[in-house]
This record gives sequence, C-alpha cells and structure tokens, in this order.
Amino acid sequence: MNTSCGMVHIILGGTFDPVHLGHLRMAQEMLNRFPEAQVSLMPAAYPPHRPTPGATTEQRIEMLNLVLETTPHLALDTRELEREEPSYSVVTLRHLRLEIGDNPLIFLMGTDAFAKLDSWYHWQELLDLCNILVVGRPSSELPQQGPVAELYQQQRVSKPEELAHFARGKIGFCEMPQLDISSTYIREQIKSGFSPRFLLPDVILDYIQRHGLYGYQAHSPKGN
Ligand SMILES: Nc1ncnc2c1ncn2[C@@H]1O[C@H](COP(=O)(O)OP(=O)(O)OP(=O)(O)O)[C@@H](O)[C@H]1O
Ligand SMILES: O=C(O)c1ccc[n+]([C@@H]2O[C@H](COP(=O)([O-])O)[C@@H](O)[C@H]2O)c1
Repeated sequence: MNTSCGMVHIILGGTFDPVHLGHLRMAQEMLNRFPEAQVSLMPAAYPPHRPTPGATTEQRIEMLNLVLETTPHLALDTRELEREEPSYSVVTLRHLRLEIGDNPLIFLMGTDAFAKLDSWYHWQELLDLCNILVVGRPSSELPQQGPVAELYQQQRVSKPEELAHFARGKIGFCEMPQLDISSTYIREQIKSGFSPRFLLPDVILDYIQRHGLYGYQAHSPKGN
C-alpha cells in the first residue's frame, strides 16, 4: 500500500548478546537515511532458532540501556520481553501494526538473517505487516535462488529511502561500510582470554568485565 508519509518506524530486532558496533552502525545508518524516523533496538526475550543467550535478559537490557544513554536518538523497544514465549517476529509485528496503524514500518536485518527468512514462523505473513530492509553483512549475500530470492525480486524497491512511502510489503537493500563483527566472535574472544576491545563500545566491555560475562577472567593476561 502506498501511503502518505506518516511517522516511519524502524526496528532492529536482535539477541544483542552483546550489542556491538555492527548493530550500532546499522542503527546510525538508519538515522542518517531516515532522519524523521523512530529507530528502535528490540531485544528478543527468547530468540527463536538459537541457543539460550550467554547473558541474562536483564543483562542484555542493561547493556542496551548503557548504549542508549549516549545515543539519545535511538529508542529501546522491550515489548518482546513481556511475552513468555519464543519471540516470533510475526507476532510482535502484528502487535506493532495495531499500534501504528498505516504508518510505514521497516524491520531491519542483515543478509545472514534475510537468507534464512523462510525458516521463520509464518514467514509469508511478514510482508503483510512490515517492509524489510536488508543490510549487507560480510560472509553472507542476498539469496540468489529459492523462495526468499523470489520474494525479493517481486517486492524490491530500488532505493532504501523508498520504503518510507510504503506501510508494508516492500523489501529494500542497503549498502553500508561492512563491519565483520558478530556477538559470537566477541564471546569467543572473551572466552579465549583475548580482548574484544574496539569491536563494541567501551562501556559494554566494562560491563562484561564487571559482571564476568561470557567466561571473562579478571586476571587473564591477554584480557583488557
Ligand atoms: N556486523 C553486522 N552487519 C550487518 N548486520 C548485522 C551485523 N551484526 C548483526 N547484524 C544483524 O543484526 C540483527 C541482530 O543480530 P544479533 O543480535 O543476532 O547479532 P549477531 O552478531 O548476529 O549475533 P550472534 O553472533 O550471537 O549470532 C540480525 O538481523 C543480524 O543480521
Ligand atoms: O520469527 C521467527 O521465527 C524468527 C526467527 C529467527 C530470528 N527472528 C528475529 O530476528 C531478529 C534477529 O535474530 P537473531 O537470532 O539473529 O538475534 C530477532 O528479532 C529475532 O526475534 C525471528
């Protein structure tokens, strides 16, 4: 549906275990490209398709709040924490859609997540509820064949900014300087006694150290 331009809502859903500069740069790209939009980070309480996070839900939220203290234009959407069930995006988006009416809604994800979209719960309903904006991520590409590739070909817009003119139903692709950073790599570095410094905000590294997360050893000679 082509709408008049109401408030654009952009959501980056994730596990944020922990939040890192890849996530934050994605969010900043959105603030740059859609200056009038509300951009929110939305932590999953019980992320589908993956093991239980290494940090508790409370710790993941505390880390996100630390970031938001210095990034006032970003918001935190905690609605998935209120449901005692897997954080299926389609369920969340149904709730969000009821709240925002026909305003444009954009769900942001990396190419790795988009490539597996057809494994998501009721995935074919997603575009009835939102637009999807895919961001290039190292080591993964837009799918070239299969149902997700077909959907992309049918529903794609030529420029990400066009998504602000649709309430739902469209898919954009956005290039940004690719950052080969993942929470997995950060957790692995910490577990091995190496410092993940400069892959995530210092305030998050401090938090991880104070709480001994991800196997952090206070006296590790290589940790920092
Ligand atoms: N460096 C990055 N570049 C682009 N997209 C990213 C990047 N890091 C995360 N994303 C995207 O952000 C969303 C949330 O990611 P998530 O919180 O799972 O982080 P992750 O680094 O992929 O974590 P993990 O390594 O634990 O799987 C996903 O859509 C993912 O594709
Ligand atoms: O709805 C699903 O089936 C589904 C399956 C995998 C991931 N997601 C959502 O995609 C976002 C990124 O997930 P993750 O596991 O990469 O952090 C997060 O908001 C998840 O809830 C959703």
